[in-house]
Amino acid sequence: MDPPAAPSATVSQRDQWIVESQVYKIYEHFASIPPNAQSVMLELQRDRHMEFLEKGLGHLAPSFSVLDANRPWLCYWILHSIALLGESVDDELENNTIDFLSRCQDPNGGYGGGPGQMPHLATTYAAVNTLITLGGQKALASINRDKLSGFLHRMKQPDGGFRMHDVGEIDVRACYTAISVASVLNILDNELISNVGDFILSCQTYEGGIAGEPGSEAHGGYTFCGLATMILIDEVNRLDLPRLTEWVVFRQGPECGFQGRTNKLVDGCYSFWQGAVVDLLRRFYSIIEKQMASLAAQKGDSAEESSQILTTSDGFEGMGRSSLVNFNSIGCNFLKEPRATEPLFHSIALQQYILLCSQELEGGLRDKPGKRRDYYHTCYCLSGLSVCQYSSSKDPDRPPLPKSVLGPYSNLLEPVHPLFNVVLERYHEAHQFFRGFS
Ligand SMILES: CC(C)=CCC/C(C)=C/CC/C(C)=C/COP(=O)(O)OP(=O)(O)O
Ligand SMILES: [Zn+2]
Repeated sequence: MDPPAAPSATVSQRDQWIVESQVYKIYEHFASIPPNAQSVMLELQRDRHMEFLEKGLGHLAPSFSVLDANRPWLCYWILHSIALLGESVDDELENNTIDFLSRCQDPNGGYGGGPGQMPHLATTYAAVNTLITLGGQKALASINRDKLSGFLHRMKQPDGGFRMHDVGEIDVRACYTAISVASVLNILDNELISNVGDFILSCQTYEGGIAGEPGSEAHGGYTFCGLATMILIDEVNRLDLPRLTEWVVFRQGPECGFQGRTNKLVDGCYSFWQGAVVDLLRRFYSIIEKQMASLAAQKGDSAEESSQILTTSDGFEGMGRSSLVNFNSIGCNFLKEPRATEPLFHSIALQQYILLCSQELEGGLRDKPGKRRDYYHTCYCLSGLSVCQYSSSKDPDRPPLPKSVLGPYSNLLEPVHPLFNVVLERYHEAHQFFRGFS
Protein backbone atom coordinates (compact mmCIF):
# COMPACT_ATOMS: atom_id res chain seq x y z
CA MET A 1 0.00 0.00 0.00
CA ASP A 2 1.33 3.46 -0.90
CA PRO A 3 1.51 6.01 1.88
CA PRO A 4 -1.54 8.29 1.88
CA ALA A 5 -1.13 11.53 -0.08
CA ALA A 6 0.72 14.10 2.01
CA PRO A 7 -1.42 17.00 3.18
CA SER A 8 -0.58 20.26 1.42
CA ALA A 9 0.83 21.94 4.55
CA THR A 10 4.47 20.90 4.60
CA VAL A 11 5.99 18.97 7.47
CA SER A 12 8.25 21.91 8.35
CA GLN A 13 5.26 24.26 8.44
CA ARG A 14 3.50 21.90 10.84
CA ASP A 15 6.61 21.64 13.03
CA GLN A 16 6.91 25.43 13.15
CA TRP A 17 3.28 25.78 14.19
CA ILE A 18 3.88 23.41 17.06
CA VAL A 19 7.05 25.19 18.17
CA GLU A 20 5.09 28.45 18.18
CA SER A 21 2.30 26.66 20.04
CA GLN A 22 -0.05 27.42 17.18
CA VAL A 23 -1.34 23.91 16.72
CA TYR A 24 -4.76 25.35 16.00
CA LYS A 25 -3.33 26.23 12.56
CA ILE A 26 -3.02 22.51 11.86
CA TYR A 27 -6.72 22.22 12.57
CA GLU A 28 -7.53 25.28 10.46
CA HIS A 29 -5.56 23.74 7.63
CA PHE A 30 -7.29 20.42 8.22
CA ALA A 31 -10.72 22.05 8.07
CA SER A 32 -9.86 23.67 4.73
CA ILE A 33 -8.90 20.46 2.88
CA PRO A 34 -11.38 18.30 0.94
CA PRO A 35 -13.30 15.64 2.94
CA ASN A 36 -11.52 12.71 1.26
CA ALA A 37 -8.13 14.13 2.24
CA GLN A 38 -9.48 14.72 5.75
CA SER A 39 -10.53 11.11 6.10
CA VAL A 40 -7.06 9.91 5.03
CA MET A 41 -5.54 12.09 7.74
CA LEU A 42 -7.93 10.74 10.35
CA GLU A 43 -7.37 7.11 9.47
CA LEU A 44 -5.34 5.07 11.95
CA GLN A 45 -2.54 3.69 9.78
CA ARG A 46 -2.79 0.17 11.20
CA ASP A 47 -0.56 -1.53 8.62
CA ARG A 48 2.12 1.13 8.90
CA HIS A 49 2.04 0.99 12.69
CA MET A 50 2.37 -2.79 12.57
CA GLU A 51 5.37 -2.46 10.23
CA PHE A 52 7.02 -0.04 12.67
CA LEU A 53 6.24 -2.29 15.65
CA GLU A 54 7.49 -5.41 13.89
CA LYS A 55 10.71 -3.60 13.09
CA GLY A 56 11.02 -2.87 16.81
CA LEU A 57 10.69 -6.53 17.64
CA GLY A 58 14.12 -6.91 16.02
CA HIS A 59 15.51 -4.79 18.89
CA LEU A 60 14.54 -7.55 21.26
CA ALA A 61 17.01 -9.97 19.71
CA PRO A 62 19.55 -11.23 22.30
CA SER A 63 22.45 -9.57 20.47
CA PHE A 64 20.90 -6.10 20.70
CA SER A 65 22.39 -4.22 23.62
CA VAL A 66 22.07 -0.45 23.05
CA LEU A 67 18.88 -0.18 25.08
CA ASP A 68 20.01 -2.91 27.38
CA ALA A 69 18.48 -1.65 30.62
CA ASN A 70 15.17 -0.99 28.90
CA ARG A 71 14.38 -4.23 27.16
CA PRO A 72 11.41 -5.30 29.31
CA TRP A 73 9.97 -1.85 28.62
CA LEU A 74 10.52 -2.27 24.88
CA CYS A 75 8.74 -5.64 25.12
CA TYR A 76 5.79 -4.01 26.86
CA TRP A 77 5.54 -0.90 24.65
CA ILE A 78 5.70 -2.95 21.45
CA LEU A 79 3.60 -5.97 22.45
CA HIS A 80 0.94 -3.87 24.17
CA SER A 81 0.68 -1.66 21.06
CA ILE A 82 0.28 -4.77 18.92
CA ALA A 83 -2.42 -6.09 21.28
CA LEU A 84 -4.23 -2.73 21.18
CA LEU A 85 -4.32 -3.04 17.40
CA GLY A 86 -5.97 -6.44 17.85
CA GLU A 87 -2.96 -8.29 16.42
CA SER A 88 -0.67 -10.91 17.89
CA VAL A 89 2.86 -12.24 17.41
CA ASP A 90 3.93 -15.67 16.23
CA ASP A 91 4.74 -18.57 18.60
CA GLU A 92 8.49 -18.27 18.12
CA LEU A 93 8.55 -14.62 19.14
CA GLU A 94 6.22 -15.29 22.02
CA ASN A 95 8.45 -18.09 23.31
CA ASN A 96 11.60 -16.00 22.84
CA THR A 97 10.05 -13.14 24.81
CA ILE A 98 9.01 -15.41 27.68
CA ASP A 99 12.49 -16.98 27.75
CA PHE A 100 14.16 -13.57 27.61
CA LEU A 101 12.04 -12.20 30.48
CA SER A 102 12.74 -15.35 32.50
CA ARG A 103 16.42 -14.56 32.15
CA CYS A 104 15.74 -11.02 33.43
CA GLN A 105 14.00 -12.48 36.50
CA ASP A 106 16.24 -12.21 39.56
CA PRO A 107 16.73 -15.41 41.63
CA ASN A 108 15.51 -13.35 44.62
CA GLY A 109 12.49 -11.98 42.78
CA GLY A 110 11.63 -9.09 40.46
CA TYR A 111 12.88 -8.31 36.97
CA GLY A 112 15.95 -6.34 35.91
CA GLY A 113 16.45 -4.37 32.70
CA GLY A 114 18.33 -7.30 31.16
CA PRO A 115 19.67 -10.71 32.17
CA GLY A 116 21.81 -10.51 35.31
CA GLN A 117 20.82 -6.90 36.10
CA MET A 118 19.53 -5.89 39.53
CA PRO A 119 15.76 -6.10 39.86
CA HIS A 120 13.92 -2.81 39.50
CA LEU A 121 10.26 -2.02 40.09
CA ALA A 122 9.78 -0.26 36.74
CA THR A 123 11.15 -3.17 34.69
CA THR A 124 9.24 -5.59 36.95
CA TYR A 125 6.00 -3.79 36.03
CA ALA A 126 6.97 -3.81 32.34
CA ALA A 127 7.84 -7.53 32.42
CA VAL A 128 4.66 -8.54 34.27
CA ASN A 129 2.47 -6.45 31.93
CA THR A 130 4.24 -8.00 28.92
CA LEU A 131 3.60 -11.53 30.18
CA ILE A 132 -0.05 -10.70 30.85
CA THR A 133 -0.28 -9.23 27.36
CA LEU A 134 1.13 -12.43 25.84
CA GLY A 135 -1.20 -14.50 28.05
CA GLY A 136 -1.38 -18.28 28.26
CA GLN A 137 -0.08 -20.80 30.80
CA LYS A 138 3.59 -20.59 29.85
CA ALA A 139 3.82 -16.79 30.11
CA LEU A 140 1.79 -16.43 33.30
CA ALA A 141 3.35 -19.41 35.09
CA SER A 142 6.85 -18.07 34.33
CA ILE A 143 6.39 -15.37 37.01
CA ASN A 144 7.80 -16.45 40.37
CA ARG A 145 5.13 -14.88 42.60
CA ASP A 146 6.64 -15.94 45.92
CA LYS A 147 10.02 -14.44 45.09
CA LEU A 148 8.39 -11.37 43.60
CA SER A 149 6.45 -10.87 46.82
CA GLY A 150 9.78 -11.02 48.69
CA PHE A 151 11.25 -8.37 46.37
CA LEU A 152 8.24 -6.06 46.90
CA HIS A 153 8.52 -6.41 50.68
CA ARG A 154 12.23 -5.62 50.46
CA MET A 155 11.44 -2.40 48.56
CA LYS A 156 8.77 -1.37 51.09
CA GLN A 157 9.72 1.64 53.27
CA PRO A 158 8.57 2.44 56.81
CA ASP A 159 7.00 5.74 55.65
CA GLY A 160 4.68 3.77 53.36
CA GLY A 161 6.49 4.35 50.04
CA PHE A 162 8.59 1.96 48.00
CA ARG A 163 12.11 2.17 46.60
CA MET A 164 12.51 1.59 42.86
CA HIS A 165 15.39 -0.79 43.58
CA ASP A 166 17.89 -1.54 46.38
CA VAL A 167 19.11 1.89 47.61
CA GLY A 168 17.05 3.47 44.83
CA GLU A 169 14.71 6.47 44.85
CA ILE A 170 11.42 6.44 46.76
CA ASP A 171 8.56 7.87 44.71
CA VAL A 172 4.97 7.54 43.48
CA ARG A 173 6.04 5.46 40.46
CA ALA A 174 7.49 2.91 42.84
CA CYS A 175 4.21 2.77 44.80
CA TYR A 176 2.19 2.26 41.63
CA THR A 177 4.41 -0.34 40.00
CA ALA A 178 4.62 -2.34 43.26
CA ILE A 179 0.89 -2.20 44.02
CA SER A 180 -0.13 -2.78 40.40
CA VAL A 181 1.87 -6.00 40.00
CA ALA A 182 0.93 -7.21 43.50
CA SER A 183 -2.74 -6.64 42.73
CA VAL A 184 -2.82 -8.45 39.42
CA LEU A 185 -0.70 -11.35 40.70
CA ASN A 186 -2.89 -11.75 43.81
CA ILE A 187 -0.04 -11.12 46.28
CA LEU A 188 -1.22 -7.78 47.69
CA ASP A 189 -1.21 -7.95 51.50
CA ASN A 190 -1.72 -5.60 54.45
CA GLU A 191 1.98 -5.04 54.94
CA LEU A 192 2.48 -3.85 51.34
CA ILE A 193 -0.54 -1.56 51.62
CA SER A 194 0.33 -0.11 55.00
CA ASN A 195 0.85 3.69 54.92
CA VAL A 196 1.00 3.80 51.10
CA GLY A 197 -2.01 6.14 51.21
CA ASP A 198 -0.16 8.50 53.56
CA PHE A 199 2.79 8.63 51.19
CA ILE A 200 0.61 9.38 48.14
CA LEU A 201 -1.38 12.00 50.05
CA SER A 202 1.85 13.76 50.97
CA CYS A 203 2.53 14.09 47.21
CA GLN A 204 -0.78 15.77 46.26
CA THR A 205 0.14 19.40 45.66
CA TYR A 206 -1.67 22.71 46.12
CA GLU A 207 -2.60 22.53 42.41
CA GLY A 208 -4.48 19.28 42.93
CA GLY A 209 -2.32 16.96 40.81
CA ILE A 210 0.17 14.51 42.28
CA ALA A 211 3.95 14.90 42.27
CA GLY A 212 6.61 12.20 42.17
CA GLU A 213 7.67 12.90 45.74
CA PRO A 214 6.66 15.29 48.52
CA GLY A 215 7.42 18.93 47.64
CA SER A 216 7.75 18.40 43.88
CA GLU A 217 5.55 19.63 41.04
CA ALA A 218 2.27 17.93 40.08
CA HIS A 219 2.74 15.90 36.91
CA GLY A 220 0.44 13.77 34.75
CA GLY A 221 2.61 10.64 34.88
CA TYR A 222 2.77 10.67 38.65
CA THR A 223 -0.87 11.69 38.96
CA PHE A 224 -1.90 8.58 37.06
CA CYS A 225 0.38 6.46 39.28
CA GLY A 226 -0.89 8.06 42.49
CA LEU A 227 -4.59 7.91 41.63
CA ALA A 228 -4.44 4.31 40.34
CA THR A 229 -2.57 3.27 43.50
CA MET A 230 -5.14 4.92 45.78
CA ILE A 231 -7.91 3.10 43.93
CA LEU A 232 -6.13 -0.25 44.17
CA ILE A 233 -5.68 0.12 47.94
CA ASP A 234 -9.26 1.37 48.41
CA GLU A 235 -8.25 4.78 49.73
CA VAL A 236 -9.19 7.05 46.84
CA ASN A 237 -11.62 8.98 49.02
CA ARG A 238 -8.66 10.36 51.02
CA LEU A 239 -7.45 12.41 48.03
CA ASP A 240 -8.83 15.88 47.43
CA LEU A 241 -10.74 14.72 44.34
CA PRO A 242 -12.42 18.03 43.36
CA ARG A 243 -9.03 19.71 43.28
CA LEU A 244 -7.49 16.80 41.38
CA THR A 245 -10.34 16.92 38.86
CA GLU A 246 -9.96 20.65 38.37
CA TRP A 247 -6.21 20.31 37.86
CA VAL A 248 -6.45 17.51 35.29
CA VAL A 249 -9.27 18.94 33.18
CA PHE A 250 -7.32 22.17 32.69
CA ARG A 251 -4.33 20.20 31.39
CA GLN A 252 -6.19 19.65 28.07
CA GLY A 253 -5.36 22.75 26.11
CA PRO A 254 -6.44 24.57 22.95
CA GLU A 255 -4.15 22.24 21.00
CA CYS A 256 -6.62 19.48 22.02
CA GLY A 257 -3.90 17.29 23.53
CA PHE A 258 -2.89 17.13 27.18
CA GLN A 259 0.14 18.72 28.79
CA GLY A 260 1.88 16.92 31.67
CA ARG A 261 2.14 19.98 33.91
CA THR A 262 1.17 23.61 34.06
CA ASN A 263 2.73 25.86 31.39
CA LYS A 264 4.42 23.00 29.50
CA LEU A 265 3.79 21.90 25.93
CA VAL A 266 1.23 19.24 25.05
CA ASP A 267 2.59 15.77 24.32
CA GLY A 268 0.86 12.69 22.87
CA CYS A 269 1.91 10.38 25.72
CA TYR A 270 -0.23 12.36 28.19
CA SER A 271 -3.24 11.24 26.18
CA PHE A 272 -2.96 8.15 28.33
CA TRP A 273 -1.48 9.47 31.59
CA GLN A 274 -3.96 12.35 31.87
CA GLY A 275 -6.77 10.81 29.79
CA ALA A 276 -6.81 7.73 32.01
CA VAL A 277 -6.89 9.93 35.13
CA VAL A 278 -10.05 11.63 33.87
CA ASP A 279 -11.48 8.26 32.87
CA LEU A 280 -10.72 6.75 36.31
CA LEU A 281 -12.37 9.71 38.04
CA ARG A 282 -15.67 8.88 36.29
CA ARG A 283 -16.29 6.14 38.85
CA PHE A 284 -15.98 8.54 41.74
CA TYR A 285 -18.37 11.37 40.96
CA SER A 286 -20.46 10.59 44.03
CA ILE A 287 -17.39 10.91 46.27
CA ILE A 288 -16.43 14.10 44.45
CA GLU A 289 -19.92 15.46 45.06
CA LYS A 290 -19.73 14.56 48.75
CA GLN A 291 -16.31 16.18 49.10
CA MET A 292 -17.57 19.31 47.36
CA ALA A 293 -20.66 19.40 49.52
CA SER A 294 -18.63 19.11 52.69
CA LEU A 295 -16.25 21.80 51.46
CA ALA A 296 -19.19 24.07 50.69
CA ALA A 297 -20.69 23.35 54.11
CA GLN A 298 -17.39 24.32 55.74
CA LYS A 299 -17.43 27.56 53.77
CA GLY A 300 -21.07 28.16 54.66
CA ASP A 301 -22.24 27.79 51.04
CA SER A 302 -25.23 25.75 50.04
CA ALA A 303 -24.19 22.12 49.72
CA GLU A 304 -27.03 21.55 47.29
CA GLU A 305 -25.74 24.28 45.02
CA SER A 306 -22.22 22.88 44.84
CA SER A 307 -23.40 19.36 44.12
CA GLN A 308 -25.09 20.63 40.94
CA ILE A 309 -21.69 21.07 39.34
CA LEU A 310 -21.29 17.34 38.75
CA THR A 311 -24.53 15.95 37.49
CA THR A 312 -24.42 12.23 38.03
CA SER A 313 -25.59 10.14 40.89
CA ASP A 314 -23.32 7.30 39.80
CA GLY A 315 -20.44 6.57 42.12
CA PHE A 316 -18.21 3.95 43.60
CA GLU A 317 -19.92 3.55 46.94
CA GLY A 318 -17.60 0.73 47.98
CA MET A 319 -14.69 3.07 48.54
CA GLY A 320 -13.37 3.63 52.03
CA ARG A 321 -14.34 0.26 53.57
CA SER A 322 -10.82 -1.04 53.86
CA SER A 323 -11.44 -3.54 56.67
CA LEU A 324 -14.04 -5.42 54.60
CA VAL A 325 -12.28 -5.41 51.28
CA ASN A 326 -10.45 -8.17 49.45
CA PHE A 327 -7.70 -5.99 48.01
CA ASN A 328 -6.79 -8.41 45.25
CA SER A 329 -10.30 -8.11 43.78
CA ILE A 330 -10.42 -4.33 43.61
CA GLY A 331 -8.96 -4.18 40.10
CA CYS A 332 -11.68 -6.52 38.86
CA ASN A 333 -14.61 -5.12 40.87
CA PHE A 334 -13.66 -1.62 39.78
CA LEU A 335 -14.73 -2.52 36.22
CA LYS A 336 -18.23 -3.46 37.36
CA GLU A 337 -18.91 -0.19 39.12
CA PRO A 338 -21.11 2.29 37.30
CA ARG A 339 -19.43 5.20 35.61
CA ALA A 340 -20.83 8.48 34.39
CA THR A 341 -21.70 8.53 30.71
CA GLU A 342 -19.35 11.31 29.74
CA PRO A 343 -15.84 11.96 31.04
CA LEU A 344 -14.76 15.51 31.82
CA PHE A 345 -12.38 15.78 28.89
CA HIS A 346 -13.03 16.43 25.20
CA SER A 347 -12.56 12.96 23.79
CA ILE A 348 -13.00 13.84 20.11
CA ALA A 349 -10.55 16.73 20.41
CA LEU A 350 -7.98 14.44 22.02
CA GLN A 351 -8.47 11.84 19.26
CA GLN A 352 -7.91 14.67 16.78
CA TYR A 353 -4.58 15.55 18.44
CA ILE A 354 -3.47 11.90 18.44
CA LEU A 355 -4.46 11.21 14.83
CA LEU A 356 -3.45 14.53 13.26
CA CYS A 357 -0.45 15.60 15.34
CA SER A 358 0.97 12.50 17.00
CA GLN A 359 0.45 9.95 14.25
CA GLU A 360 3.17 9.53 11.65
CA LEU A 361 1.52 8.48 8.43
CA GLU A 362 4.52 6.24 7.75
CA GLY A 363 3.88 4.40 11.02
CA GLY A 364 4.52 4.98 14.70
CA LEU A 365 3.33 7.77 16.98
CA ARG A 366 5.15 10.63 18.64
CA ASP A 367 5.04 13.41 21.20
CA LYS A 368 4.23 16.11 18.60
CA PRO A 369 5.15 17.06 14.99
CA GLY A 370 8.87 17.67 14.73
CA LYS A 371 9.66 14.90 17.24
CA ARG A 372 10.60 11.44 16.13
CA ARG A 373 8.29 8.49 16.53
CA ASP A 374 9.31 6.01 19.21
CA TYR A 375 7.90 2.93 20.93
CA TYR A 376 7.08 4.67 24.22
CA HIS A 377 4.93 7.28 22.46
CA THR A 378 3.41 4.69 20.14
CA CYS A 379 2.31 2.70 23.19
CA TYR A 380 0.91 5.61 25.20
CA CYS A 381 -0.69 7.45 22.26
CA LEU A 382 -2.51 4.26 21.24
CA SER A 383 -3.45 3.56 24.89
CA GLY A 384 -4.84 7.10 25.14
CA LEU A 385 -6.71 6.68 21.86
CA SER A 386 -8.33 3.52 23.22
CA VAL A 387 -9.34 5.31 26.44
CA CYS A 388 -10.96 8.06 24.32
CA GLN A 389 -12.83 5.69 22.05
CA TYR A 390 -14.49 3.87 24.96
CA SER A 391 -14.89 6.99 27.09
CA SER A 392 -18.60 7.42 26.39
CA SER A 393 -19.60 3.76 26.82
CA LYS A 394 -21.26 2.85 30.08
CA ASP A 395 -20.52 -0.81 29.56
CA PRO A 396 -16.87 -1.57 28.68
CA ASP A 397 -17.92 -4.95 27.21
CA ARG A 398 -20.00 -3.28 24.50
CA PRO A 399 -18.40 -1.64 21.45
CA PRO A 400 -18.69 2.15 21.45
CA LEU A 401 -21.08 4.01 19.18
CA PRO A 402 -19.59 5.24 15.88
CA LYS A 403 -19.98 8.86 17.02
CA SER A 404 -17.47 8.20 19.82
CA VAL A 405 -14.77 7.07 17.39
CA LEU A 406 -13.14 9.84 15.37
CA GLY A 407 -12.40 8.87 11.75
CA PRO A 408 -13.47 5.56 10.25
CA TYR A 409 -14.89 2.99 12.69
CA SER A 410 -12.00 0.72 11.69
CA ASN A 411 -9.88 3.02 13.90
CA LEU A 412 -11.40 1.25 16.90
CA LEU A 413 -8.75 -0.29 19.18
CA GLU A 414 -9.09 -2.93 21.87
CA PRO A 415 -10.24 -1.59 25.26
CA VAL A 416 -7.71 -1.39 28.11
CA HIS A 417 -8.06 -1.86 31.83
CA PRO A 418 -7.38 1.74 32.88
CA LEU A 419 -5.73 0.83 36.20
CA PHE A 420 -3.08 -1.47 34.71
CA ASN A 421 -2.93 -0.43 31.04
CA VAL A 422 -3.18 -3.92 29.64
CA VAL A 423 -5.82 -4.98 27.12
CA LEU A 424 -8.97 -5.78 29.08
CA GLU A 425 -9.38 -9.33 27.85
CA ARG A 426 -5.77 -10.13 28.83
CA TYR A 427 -6.35 -8.66 32.26
CA HIS A 428 -9.37 -10.95 32.77
CA GLU A 429 -7.36 -14.00 31.75
CA ALA A 430 -4.56 -13.11 34.18
CA HIS A 431 -7.00 -12.33 36.99
CA GLN A 432 -8.65 -15.74 36.54
CA PHE A 433 -5.30 -17.48 36.39
CA PHE A 434 -3.83 -15.90 39.54
CA ARG A 435 -7.08 -16.12 41.52
CA GLY A 436 -6.43 -19.82 41.81
CA PHE A 437 -3.26 -19.22 43.89
CA SER A 438 -3.29 -18.15 47.51
C1 LIG B 1 4.41 3.28 35.31
C2 LIG B 1 5.43 4.34 35.25
C3 LIG B 1 6.84 3.96 35.44
C4 LIG B 1 5.03 5.60 35.05
C5 LIG B 1 5.89 6.77 34.82
C6 LIG B 1 5.03 7.98 34.81
C7 LIG B 1 5.65 9.15 34.13
C8 LIG B 1 5.51 9.29 32.64
C9 LIG B 1 6.26 10.07 34.82
C10 LIG B 1 6.76 11.29 34.18
C11 LIG B 1 8.13 11.66 34.60
C12 LIG B 1 8.44 13.11 34.29
C13 LIG B 1 8.58 14.08 35.42
C14 LIG B 1 8.57 13.52 33.06
C15 LIG B 1 8.83 14.96 32.74
O1 LIG B 1 9.51 14.96 31.61
P1 LIG B 1 9.69 16.29 30.77
O2 LIG B 1 10.14 17.42 31.63
O3 LIG B 1 10.57 15.91 29.62
O4 LIG B 1 8.24 16.49 30.20
P2 LIG B 1 7.17 17.67 30.37
O5 LIG B 1 7.77 18.90 29.84
O6 LIG B 1 6.03 17.19 29.54
O7 LIG B 1 6.81 17.75 31.83
ZN1 LIG C 1 5.88 12.18 25.91
